[in-house]
Amino acid sequence: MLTIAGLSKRYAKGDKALDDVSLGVPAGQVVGLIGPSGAGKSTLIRCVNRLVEPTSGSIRLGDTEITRLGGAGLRRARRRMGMIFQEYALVERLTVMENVLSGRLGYVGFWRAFLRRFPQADIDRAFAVLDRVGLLDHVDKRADQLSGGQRQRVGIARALVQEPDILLVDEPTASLDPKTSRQIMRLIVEVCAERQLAAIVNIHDVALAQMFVQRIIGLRAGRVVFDGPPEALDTDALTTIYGEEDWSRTIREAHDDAANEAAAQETVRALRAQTKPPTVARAL
Ligand SMILES: Nc1ncnc2c1ncn2[C@@H]1O[C@H](COP(=O)(O)OP(=O)(O)OP(=O)(O)O)[C@@H](O)[C@H]1O
Repeated sequence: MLTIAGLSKRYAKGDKALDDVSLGVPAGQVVGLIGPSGAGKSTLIRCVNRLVEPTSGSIRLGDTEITRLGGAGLRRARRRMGMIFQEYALVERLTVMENVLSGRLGYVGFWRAFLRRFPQADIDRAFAVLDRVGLLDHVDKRADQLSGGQRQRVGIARALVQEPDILLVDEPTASLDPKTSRQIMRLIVEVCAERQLAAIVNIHDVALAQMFVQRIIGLRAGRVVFDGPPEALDTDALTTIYGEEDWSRTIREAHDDAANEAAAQETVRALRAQTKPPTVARAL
């Protein structure tokens, strides 16, 4: 469970990027974070793992107050947070297996990692997650020989091999075509349900978010202006988040797309049945 309370961030010379953000993400829930450019989505995700230092507020992961940690404590806490990036952040000349094993670096000592002597248990873990993301046939390929979708699967496997409590996902599909984007979102939602992982997914594509996530949080100018299930994200709510624009076409397109995506909808329905939807639906 991630609990954020009264989180604010003011960059040295900038405006407030986050303004009194409070939210909780229970285990197994995938939250889609949407909002216009500059709303503070990346800042929020980066505050959780302290890549960006919050100005004030509290971030708790389970019983651990993340904002108070330093040095070894922060490194230990970061093991529990899997990051997935838009540009995958793989080491291109290393193999799929080596990239995935880099997710265990927080657990093994420096020299062991340097000499690439990972414990057998880590190698077994890596095989298991590569099997889950459908890349067992590619373990020895170099990362630069993979397609975009395969690279993102490596990124997901690397995050999973950490055995995290939460996934922090920054624009996972921004570099992918629509079909691959849906496959990647489906995979993220499925693995979170299977492993009871909380996840925050920073996502530009509102239709894609509506199709897959159980809860959507809308940020505008650093404040939470919407927090509810995808069904509650109507034209008014979208206007509140993005400003005065005609969002009806966007919503209709999302529904048309969903109609063609029977498999995706089935997955989402099954996951919703497993996971209690958020009870609060508010368009502020
Ligand atoms: N390192 C920084 N120094 C100063 N200001 C920053 C820095 N990073 C972000 N900002 C500012 O903080 C605000 C929020 O930025 P952030 O990148 O979190 O938004 P975002 O919602 O992720 O935007 P986008 O969708 O365009 O990536 C913006 O006004 C931005 O200019």
